[in-house]
Amino acid sequence: MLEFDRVVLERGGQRVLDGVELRIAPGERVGLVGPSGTGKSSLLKLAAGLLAPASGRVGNRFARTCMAFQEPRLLPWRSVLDNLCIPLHAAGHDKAGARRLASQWLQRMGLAERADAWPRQLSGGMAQRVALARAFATAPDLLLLDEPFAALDPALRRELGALCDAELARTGAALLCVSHHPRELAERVDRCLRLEHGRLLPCALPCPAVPDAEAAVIPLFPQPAAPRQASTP
Ligand SMILES: Nc1ncnc2c1ncn2[C@@H]1O[C@H](COP(=O)(O)OP(=O)(O)OP(=O)(O)O)[C@@H](O)[C@H]1O
Repeated sequence: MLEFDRVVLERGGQRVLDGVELRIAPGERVGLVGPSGTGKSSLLKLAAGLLAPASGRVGNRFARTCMAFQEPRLLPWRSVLDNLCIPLHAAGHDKAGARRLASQWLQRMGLAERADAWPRQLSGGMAQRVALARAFATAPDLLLLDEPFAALDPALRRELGALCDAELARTGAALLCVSHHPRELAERVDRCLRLEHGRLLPCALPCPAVPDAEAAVIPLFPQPAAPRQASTP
């Protein structure tokens, strides 16, 4: 279980989260939307233990929490294979076991031939695939996804999205996923939350039949209510 109790977070002198309440149970898949700069990434970093709240409590009783960021964040001085092996060593795998598992994941991502490459030799999409492989390889029971498909072309987005869904179905891991694509999110999560003015609110998932452009506009950037027209007889 992941629990936020009245969590307040301040960054750069601003109050970003203002009494956030959140519960995520094992196996639950939750989407997180909201305008740019409202604190979605910060909320994920709190869940991952990378930030600490100013007040309130973040309790994370999942055994293995993994986060994939908007950008790949690979170690530039280590090979692609080593970038996968390092967290596997930290998770208790021996050297041979870590290399075997890392190689299997690179194969699954279509990157087996890039195992000895340096991260700078990869395209942006390849680097993001390595970052996702790194997140999945440690078999997380809570996966935190911060728009990891944002920089990818649509075909690769779909391919990696499908791989992600298959892996979640296989492992039963819980998910907290930030996305600016509500329709894709609707296909991936059980429920959705919207971060606004420092608080989390339930948010309706868009109907899959709504075209992408409309679905993207409606839940993410709601317009203020139009002034009421005087009724005519
Ligand atoms: N390292 C930092 N130091 C100071 N302030 C920061 C830092 N990182 C983020 N902030 C501020 O915290 C607020 C929330 O940022 P955050 O990145 O969590 O928002 P977000 O909703 O994820 O945005 P986006 O959708 O654009 O990624 C913003 O006002 C941002 O300027």
